[in-house]
Amino acid sequence: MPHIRISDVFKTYPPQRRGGDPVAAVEDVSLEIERGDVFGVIGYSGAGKSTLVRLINGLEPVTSGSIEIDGVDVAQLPERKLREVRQGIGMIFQRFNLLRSRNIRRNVAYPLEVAGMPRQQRAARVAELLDFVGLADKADAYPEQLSGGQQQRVGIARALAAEPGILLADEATSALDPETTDEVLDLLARVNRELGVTIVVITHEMDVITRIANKVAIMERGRVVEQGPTYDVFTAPRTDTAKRFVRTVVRALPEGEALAALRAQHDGRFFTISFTDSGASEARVFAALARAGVDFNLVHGGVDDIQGRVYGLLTIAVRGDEAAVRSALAGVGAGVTVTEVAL
Ligand SMILES: Nc1ncnc2c1ncn2[C@@H]1O[C@H](COP(=O)(O)OP(=O)(O)OP(=O)(O)O)[C@@H](O)[C@H]1O
Repeated sequence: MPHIRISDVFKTYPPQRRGGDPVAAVEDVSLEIERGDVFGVIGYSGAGKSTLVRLINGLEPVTSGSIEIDGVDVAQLPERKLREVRQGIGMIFQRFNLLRSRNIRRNVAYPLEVAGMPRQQRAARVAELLDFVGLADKADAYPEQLSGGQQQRVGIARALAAEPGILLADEATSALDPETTDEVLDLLARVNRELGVTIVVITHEMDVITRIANKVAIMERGRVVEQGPTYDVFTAPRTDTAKRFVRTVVRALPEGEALAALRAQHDGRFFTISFTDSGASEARVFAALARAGVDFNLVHGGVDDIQGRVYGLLTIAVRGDEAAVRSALAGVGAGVTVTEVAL
């Protein structure tokens, strides 16, 4: 049974102005999130990601369809039961949402106070949580004395206080610089690995997805337009939106003026060679071309690491024909594709 099953979900808001159209924020979305997944949902602003989060944690009801957590349809639950389900879902936010007037220890303790945990037990749990996120020495500090990355780690400690099975991260690294983004993503990966928490990561940054999500769904105008294991979606994007996101992280072929500049520098026809980790590597591709006597220059590209797996995208200029390139690469391994770059 999936940990979270989203089936045929629609969410429509009433028209924003008199005589306007209703807003279809989420349309016909179905997703299965397994226990232990780090499931990424990526899309541009307005795609419906935050709405989906509010539906998953039961903050808003679906218009139609169902959301099941551990096989239980949350829409059918009475308020008291729904509150229990919500307690099993931790949440972190782009702006951290810490209480400024409370020190770090009391921020992390807050949900435990609300849940009525006795003081001593609470203190022990908070100490354990701060230790886990590496901020034991900041217990008495106030949020404004901490860096953004540290504040988000406090947010994570607070979200984990009630030992949730699910953590929803809504643009959790969008307000952070690259270095602190790393620190927060590393911590989320540990939360998943060491505590077995299922994580749903909402983002508009492909880099976040390739770093920690094992599966991804791409949303556009309320709909999921592509989904699957991150590596598969990444190495073989089908929709324009997916291709655009992939292009933000791989060293894909430049277009327009950059491409024209490369053509001016290099003779011959341009081919893009892509390969997955099923046997091929940059060295094997180059060796095969050289062995076959293909006269080539690498003009662009490189190899990317997606969750520890290799994906290569190389553009070469060749003096010779396409048949020679293809036959040279025929024996290199499965998953090698050769495409001529359109003029
Ligand atoms: N409470 C609401 N009432 C009316 N319309 C809403 C409401 N919440 C969201 N919408 C609309 O639903 C659509 C999806 O919004 P949503 O915030 O879910 O997208 P998003 O992908 O999270 O984008 P962002 O990252 O900008 O928040 C948008 O057109 C938005 O204007």
